[in-house]
Amino acid sequence: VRRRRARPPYPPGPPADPLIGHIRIMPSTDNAHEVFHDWAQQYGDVMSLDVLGTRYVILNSAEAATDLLEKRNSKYADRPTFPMYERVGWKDTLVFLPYGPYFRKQRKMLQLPLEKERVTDFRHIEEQETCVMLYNIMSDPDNTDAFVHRYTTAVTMELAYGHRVVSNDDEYLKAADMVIDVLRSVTRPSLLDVSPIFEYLPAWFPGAWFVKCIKEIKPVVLREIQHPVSVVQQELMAGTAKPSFVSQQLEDLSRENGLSQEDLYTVSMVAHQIFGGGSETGWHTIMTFIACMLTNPDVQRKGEEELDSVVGRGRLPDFTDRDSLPYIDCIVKETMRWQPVVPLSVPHKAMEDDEYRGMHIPKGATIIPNARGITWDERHFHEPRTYKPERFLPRPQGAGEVFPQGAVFGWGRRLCPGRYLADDVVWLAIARILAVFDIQKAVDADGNVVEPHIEFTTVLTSHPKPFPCSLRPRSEKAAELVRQAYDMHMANVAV
Ligand code: HEM
Repeated sequence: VRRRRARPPYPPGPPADPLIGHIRIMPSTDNAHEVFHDWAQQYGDVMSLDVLGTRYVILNSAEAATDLLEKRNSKYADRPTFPMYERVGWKDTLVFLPYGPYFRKQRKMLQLPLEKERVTDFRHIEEQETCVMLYNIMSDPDNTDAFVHRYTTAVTMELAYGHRVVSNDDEYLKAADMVIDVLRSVTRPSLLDVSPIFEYLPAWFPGAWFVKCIKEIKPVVLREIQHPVSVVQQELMAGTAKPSFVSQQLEDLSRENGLSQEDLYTVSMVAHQIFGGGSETGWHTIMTFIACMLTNPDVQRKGEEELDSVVGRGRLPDFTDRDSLPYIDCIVKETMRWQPVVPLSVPHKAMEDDEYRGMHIPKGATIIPNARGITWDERHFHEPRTYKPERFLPRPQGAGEVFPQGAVFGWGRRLCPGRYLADDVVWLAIARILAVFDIQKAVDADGNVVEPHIEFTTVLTSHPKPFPCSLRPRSEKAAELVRQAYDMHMANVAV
């Protein structure tokens, strides 16, 4: 008699409560990566939790993440549902779309202009906007955080809609702030995670905070998605549209089959993802870099020395210098490794039952790659908690460690389509900030040095909490270069 083979066990995990599973010990987003990393020492690099009937599989090693999300990518290309994000208007944005034809349509539309060879077309935007960022920081260093945010937002807005940000009061910048506020306000557990039926609760019902939130926020989010595209449509009709992702798509679609409402909607969603995917991530990475320079002055000196010897002090570095600046490249990589901007990556979902290392991964399981755990894995990184760009230099100058691309940018069919653009945006900002500024500890009114404590706050993405810091031009020549570059940029805007 053939006996049915018993189903292998789920991946192990900490003890659970009856019925409710692990809900009481599920860590908060701020420290989940640390907790998962600790649990992995006990339960192994593939472990699982059960929260109200949903199985969460946590991947704590690059090997497990690559084996499942990369090598078996057709089984793990889906996303779990994100009830609140979907209800407030982001249902059809690429990052949250379930795997299927509509996902593939959006992905193709976005991926093409962001290919490695094509992102070089946007370098003039990054070169102009870094000049604005440097000038603004020089004029008002206390607002560095806001100016870095302006830089990454301005690049994505120009690329997506051809919109040039020309002031700190810019309408599109304000919209970007609003989107971040919405994201923060809705990123918390809600009854909608248990069942969609709770959407129909009255707003006064205890715990039903989300009902009012959805009603108020959704029209605002949808307006922010659709309005910039309507502007481009009007500009196209008037013949004043600047080259951009949206103008190109609208022209191509109109030429091919005539532009349908559905096309227009899709273009709006994809364009919104350029800003949604690119603005916050770049901003957080550059701010993390500044924090790291503050706490690692030796690295800062080494970076400056490389820039001075290769570029000199008579001009700003640009993309033509990149191949000759290996240490700056290592600083970019180490910043992304030391504090990956998306520390728990974006979850994937198992599309069918699977078996891995004798463990059962059920269809529908939410797969969480612990990106920060992976980039701090002692088996791959010597002293992983130490910020050490040399680790990526080839031997014998460095340790020849390999950049954890998966943990930083994702895996398989959901791998970040904006990674080449991100690399350009972040690299140029880092090279130019290092060339121009001395990043030093702040001094208080009594002349005492203020020791910085670098901490992060995480809402899907990680941003350093405000830290005291002093950014001053390295020399009068550096300040002059920034003023000249800025004046040239402003002259272009006026044309
Ligand atoms: C330092 C900058 C960036 C980092 C660290 C980053 C990281 C990530 C990560 C970890 C994912 C999830 C991948 C996965 O699920 O396996 C992702 C997805 C995504 N990123 Fe990025 N990203 C960055 C910049 C950008 C830029 C510049 C854009 C667009 C212009 C962008 C657009 C997207 C989109 C649309 C997705 C969703 C892809 C999908 O679900 O298929 N990202 N990114």
